[in-house]
Amino acid sequence: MTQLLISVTDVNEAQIALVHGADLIDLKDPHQGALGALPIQTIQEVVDFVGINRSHPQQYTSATVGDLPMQADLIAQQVLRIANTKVDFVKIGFFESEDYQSCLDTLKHIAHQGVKLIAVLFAEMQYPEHLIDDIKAAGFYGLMLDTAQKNGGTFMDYYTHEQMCLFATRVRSHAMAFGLAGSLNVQHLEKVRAYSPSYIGFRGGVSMSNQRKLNLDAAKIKAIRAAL
Ligand SMILES: O=C[C@H](O)COP(=O)(O)O
Repeated sequence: MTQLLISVTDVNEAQIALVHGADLIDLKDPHQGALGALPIQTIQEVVDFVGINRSHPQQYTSATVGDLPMQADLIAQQVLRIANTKVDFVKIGFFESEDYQSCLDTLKHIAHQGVKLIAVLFAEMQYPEHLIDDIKAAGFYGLMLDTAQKNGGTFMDYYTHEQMCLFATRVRSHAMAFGLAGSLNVQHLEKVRAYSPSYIGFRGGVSMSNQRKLNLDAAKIKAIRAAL
């Protein structure tokens, strides 16, 4: 079954997401960008809260490192700080860069220590042909396709159906968890599920007035959960 990721900003929102059946409680500050990082203390509070209050063992947490440039030391330092909270997955945005390999070489060591890393690629950006293979080779647990601009456009505005099928097949052929997100709402579900993602992520589409910086709207999460 396709899992449901809901991005939350604090314990109150984590509780709403848990109660309405989110499988992945994703920690993110929408005020700080596409993958805005929350303060470590907030991440810790939510990780502890989910640990105690999850209704089944398959409810997990993830947290983002923030919208960081592809600088190996900077990203590695932030990944380790976040991993210390015992969050289940650490999400790293792959912003455009001439050199992804130095980051991947550094992150490989962290992945080998048992930290589960998720690479977030952005639909608006162009990547080298072999990047997905390189991410797998660096030991990443998963890969997700999201959007950077958060202007209502989805990956379907940037990828043709054929390109998406190829992308999805490539990620799945590496047995990585495959996530899709980016200004999605309940009306996109049927099309998005055609690519067989492991999970689908939402923030704006489950927020008041569909504004990702506003509070979560429980009724919208419920509708998506029911549809999934
Ligand atoms: O990880 C998922 C994102 O938080 C999705 O955010 P969005 O639905 O506002 O694009």
